[in-house]
Amino acid sequence: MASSTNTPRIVELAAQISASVNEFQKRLSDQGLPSPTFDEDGPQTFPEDMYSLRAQILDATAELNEVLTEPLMLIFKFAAISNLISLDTVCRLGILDMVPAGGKVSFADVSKKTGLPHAEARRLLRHAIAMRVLQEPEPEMAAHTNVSKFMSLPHIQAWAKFEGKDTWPACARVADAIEKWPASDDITETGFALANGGKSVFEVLQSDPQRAMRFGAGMGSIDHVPGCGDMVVKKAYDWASLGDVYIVNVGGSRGAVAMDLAKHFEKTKFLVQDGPMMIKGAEVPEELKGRVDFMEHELFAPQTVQANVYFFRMTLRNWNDKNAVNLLKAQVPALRSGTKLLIQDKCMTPPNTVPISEERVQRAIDMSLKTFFNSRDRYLDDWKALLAAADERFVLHKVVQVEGSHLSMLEVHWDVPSAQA
Ligand SMILES: C[S@@+](CC[C@H](N)C(=O)[O-])C[C@H]1O[C@@H](n2cnc3c(N)ncnc32)[C@H](O)[C@@H]1O
Repeated sequence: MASSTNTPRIVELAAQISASVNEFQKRLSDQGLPSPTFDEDGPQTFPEDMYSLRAQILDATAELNEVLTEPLMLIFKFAAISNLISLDTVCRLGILDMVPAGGKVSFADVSKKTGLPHAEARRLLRHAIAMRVLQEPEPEMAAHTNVSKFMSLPHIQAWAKFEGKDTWPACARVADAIEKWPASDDITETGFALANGGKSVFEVLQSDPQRAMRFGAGMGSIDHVPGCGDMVVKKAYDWASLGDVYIVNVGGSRGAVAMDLAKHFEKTKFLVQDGPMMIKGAEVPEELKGRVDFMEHELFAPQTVQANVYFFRMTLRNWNDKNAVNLLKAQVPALRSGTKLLIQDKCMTPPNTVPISEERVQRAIDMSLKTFFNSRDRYLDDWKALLAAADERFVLHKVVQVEGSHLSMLEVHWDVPSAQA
């Protein structure tokens, strides 16, 4: 990026960083919040109202770091194939769980407990430590950082295993899949399929419960990606403005989102539809009984339940256009004039319109969709084309994008001339 003044870019960046960091620290101090460190008890999250200031710092520091890195080393940094080795292995071998909270474990103990030769344990630990996963406060002793402490959470360890066992082999075959089927959006023609004997994600999940659980845990980690979690749903749309409504949450999994919304918006009632395996045993807490229900429903089967709103959250992004059109068409039998569809999904931003820290996350997720599903996150024009291809009566009314949310909310109205309604 060129500088607009005669000041060299790196000097300009350093000044920006200094000013923004001072402002950041002042706002933390004003709120009585701790300054970020990698200490075991260092902060793992930051206040939402500091999102854009933090993004400025992340972008400026990344640019300074990367412009000072030689091209080959920058390419190596982004290729980073080796990073997953230690991230995956420390989880698989239970090493993170061997580190006591507030204490330390010796490399010798890790070697004994894992059965690894001392030099192997040391290599693994120091590789992870170089990524701030654990620290070495004194020679050959490992202690937690705030990063390794977060990574110790069972579902984050499960994600690391999913990355190692499922994502990595699939990613390694994506370029092969692109060479073989350059124009394909078929779910059986993916990097994942090439790495799994030609089977699609869904075929593998249906035939292998252990992998289905691992996959679920991997996908669950998305809730921890800033701006992606369940918790942003209630802020992502003016749910209260809907009033007294019945909402069908199509592909609503085990109802976590519907239940959270029902708790906060007392006039709403939800029906969560999903496949039988997903909703089996799902429970509704006493206080929400009668306001949240479950129903087995095949995504592509004609919709049989009439409601005021049909809510799709992160459901369409897993499907190519042909299937996504069929999914939308399947709702038509239940739609009446004025019915709304709320589609909470990614609306891709054009390049350089959001902080690069955010852009990198969205482009990485989009690449995962390619790897597993041969689908993609859609730009606004793609969404409009998809709705038009499904039925011209789907009218995009507005797109709500709240700051800090990775997902947008597309409000679509079923618009029929009154004679046909
Ligand atoms: C990415 S998840 C969506 C998560 C959920 N909407 C949320 O907000 O957390 C996609 C959902 O679609 C469901 N699904 C996929 N294929 C389906 C099918 N053929 N019939 C019914 N549900 C299906 C999955 O079980 C899963 O719960």
